Amino acid sequence: MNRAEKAALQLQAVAVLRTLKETRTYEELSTLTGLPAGDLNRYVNGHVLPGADRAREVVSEVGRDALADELVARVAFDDEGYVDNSGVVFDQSFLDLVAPVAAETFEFASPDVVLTAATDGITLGAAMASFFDARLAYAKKSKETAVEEFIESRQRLASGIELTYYLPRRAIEAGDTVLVVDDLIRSGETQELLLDIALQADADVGGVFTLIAVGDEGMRRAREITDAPVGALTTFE
Ligand SMILES: O=P(O)(O)OC[C@H]1O[C@H](OP(=O)(O)OP(=O)(O)O)[C@H](O)[C@@H]1O
Repeated sequence: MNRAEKAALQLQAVAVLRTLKETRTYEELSTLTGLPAGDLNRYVNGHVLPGADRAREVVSEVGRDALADELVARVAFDDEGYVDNSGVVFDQSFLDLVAPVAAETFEFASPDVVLTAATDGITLGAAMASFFDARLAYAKKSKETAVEEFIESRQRLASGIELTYYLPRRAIEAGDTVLVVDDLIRSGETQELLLDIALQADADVGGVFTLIAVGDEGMRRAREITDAPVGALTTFE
């Protein structure tokens, strides 16, 4: 880890601690993290930065559990099992915290491009792309006007409806490493289409990440297509 990466990790840990502190006392934060309350106070107030090992622990362990809990609290299911996750995908600051936690938790290859599906994947995609200093690409269900060449991926869904995603061809170059992300994986149909787009572009898949997996069908489907790490921040049954 070079000095800039270390500094970035330390600042991410401080961002996680500040978010956790919003709803907790220092004593409670100390119990949650196992770190002395006095140290936490100095980190949160910006007087001292946590060391690299402590920072990594905060981001990957404490951060992961805390963000997963926060995610559960912000997601609502209706009577038919559909998910309202607007409390998450509309909150860019929250997603900016998720990105380093996801990167620390799963061994994704560092991407050139973060690929997602419009619409709800875009804010998470932007957070992940910003974290990795990568480009963002999002496939849409319609063709962008004035773009001449697209990669298309089409699939007949279990419901019988055909779904097609289009990505401007220039968004991914052959040989790029692509991290596929989305807010939600349920059936895995969307991920399958995104992974197909990455393959058509002759890109290497560096991982698949979702905030929420509903059941395991979609995650299993993604794992059948790629050997890269496939991870979810939270899984609902
Ligand atoms: O695993 P799957 O069964 O494919 O479901 C997951 C997809 O469903 C939602 O998108 P949706 O198609 O509702 O489009 P939206 O983002 O525009 O709401 C979600 O954002 C994922 O992209």
